[in-house]
Amino acid sequence: MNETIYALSSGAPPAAIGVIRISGPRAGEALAQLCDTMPPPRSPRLRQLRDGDGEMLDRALVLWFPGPATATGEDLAELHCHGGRAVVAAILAALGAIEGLREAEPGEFTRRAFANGRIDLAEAEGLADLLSAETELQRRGAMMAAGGELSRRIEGWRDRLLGFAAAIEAVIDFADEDDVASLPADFGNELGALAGDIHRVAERPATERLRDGIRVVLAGPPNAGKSSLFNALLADEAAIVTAEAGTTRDVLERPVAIGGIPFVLVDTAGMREEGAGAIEAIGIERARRAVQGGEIVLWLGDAADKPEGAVLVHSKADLEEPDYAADLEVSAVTGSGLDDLTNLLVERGRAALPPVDRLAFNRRQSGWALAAATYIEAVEVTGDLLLAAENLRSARHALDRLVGRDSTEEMLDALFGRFCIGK
Ligand SMILES: Nc1nc2c(ncn2[C@@H]2O[C@H](COP(=O)(O)OP(=O)(O)OP(=O)(O)O)[C@@H](O)[C@H]2O)c(=O)[nH]1
Ligand SMILES: [K+]
Ligand SMILES: [Mg+2]
Repeated sequence: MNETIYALSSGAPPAAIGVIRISGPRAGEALAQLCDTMPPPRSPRLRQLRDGDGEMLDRALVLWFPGPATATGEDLAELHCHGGRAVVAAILAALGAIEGLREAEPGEFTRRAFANGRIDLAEAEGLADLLSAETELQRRGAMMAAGGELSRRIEGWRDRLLGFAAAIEAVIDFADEDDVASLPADFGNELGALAGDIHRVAERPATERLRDGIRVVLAGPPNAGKSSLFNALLADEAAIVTAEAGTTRDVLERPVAIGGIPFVLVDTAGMREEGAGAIEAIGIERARRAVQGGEIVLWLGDAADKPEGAVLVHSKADLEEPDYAADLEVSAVTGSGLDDLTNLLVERGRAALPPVDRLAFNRRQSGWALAAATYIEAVEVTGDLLLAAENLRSARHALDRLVGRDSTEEMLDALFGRFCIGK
């Protein structure tokens, strides 16, 4: 990792300001070449930027952060230049012409921060989520991980584990010396408490749900008004609506935030046993699969055919009263009952998402946390202490994997590939 990298870290030009970052062993040299007189460390200075031929490129605010106490853990320079397309292009070209510098890959600055121990994996994952956050809930969820709160909690668990392991080792050592020693009376309870603390966080809904959205499937017989309701909820004419039964053939998906909760609305082909052509029959099969994959299913049809757990919705409520007890009555045409429907979606959606202002894991993290808890629960205080020590070691390794101590290259490639260039 001796290469020096550079990239535009701010948004796509044109913009008022462009921030170009340079990280690596030659960052200082590169900055000196561009601006002639180096600024003092960590103190912004206005400088003329010139390329190798002495051609003036821009006047920019420049910053110099000597490593290792920097965002990447390496020597780091920042150029806050004018954000015009040609200005940014000229400065990037000048940097590219300097020996030993190359353009950064997506996420490479952050990957170096991780490699140099400036952030751990949980923080890097939080950062990736924070940068891709589109809703307020996503932002708040990601903040806790990106800000290190999740890592600190895990570090606390790790410290407790180390304490337990030390107590067990001490008893084992004493036993070697034919001496009498035993574990503290409440040792078992404390172990159980730690396993419980880990379980509580691991069992909360995974943070990916904030990103992926809650799947709401609209299903029912042909012409029930599924596509009309789909459009009404989206406030968009996304699906084709006609009076002809069998209009919708394919599964149609649209993400939408309702009451700040991320949903994916899914419109499906009307289900009927007879009279469907070949194309419609395929659509019906897809509809059945969509219903199975739906976290919330809105059934616009007879109560008798309602899939288990689905919400019974009486549609076209402006036309006729239902002769059965529906959970909701709505009209896509007049808009009546839509508020009740969105309230129900928001309420159920919120329950299926990680709680706001509480720590939550992504699926990868939750897998390792549960593994750690399982090892802790396997410890038998009155049993073989060598075995107990081994279980505690395995639990600690699982927590280490959680924050990325010894993570695999593919895993890191996948994570840092989610970042944009310049981050
Ligand atoms: N009066 C009234 N008509 C409705 C309502 N919702 C849908 N319609 C009409 O019912 C017909 C069918 O509506 P769609 O939304 O296409 O029904 P669908 O369930 O998607 O139908 P398929 O895709 O063919 O299965 C259209 O003529 C709509 O205008 C409603 O709430 N009130
Ligand atoms: K229709
Ligand atoms: Mg339809």
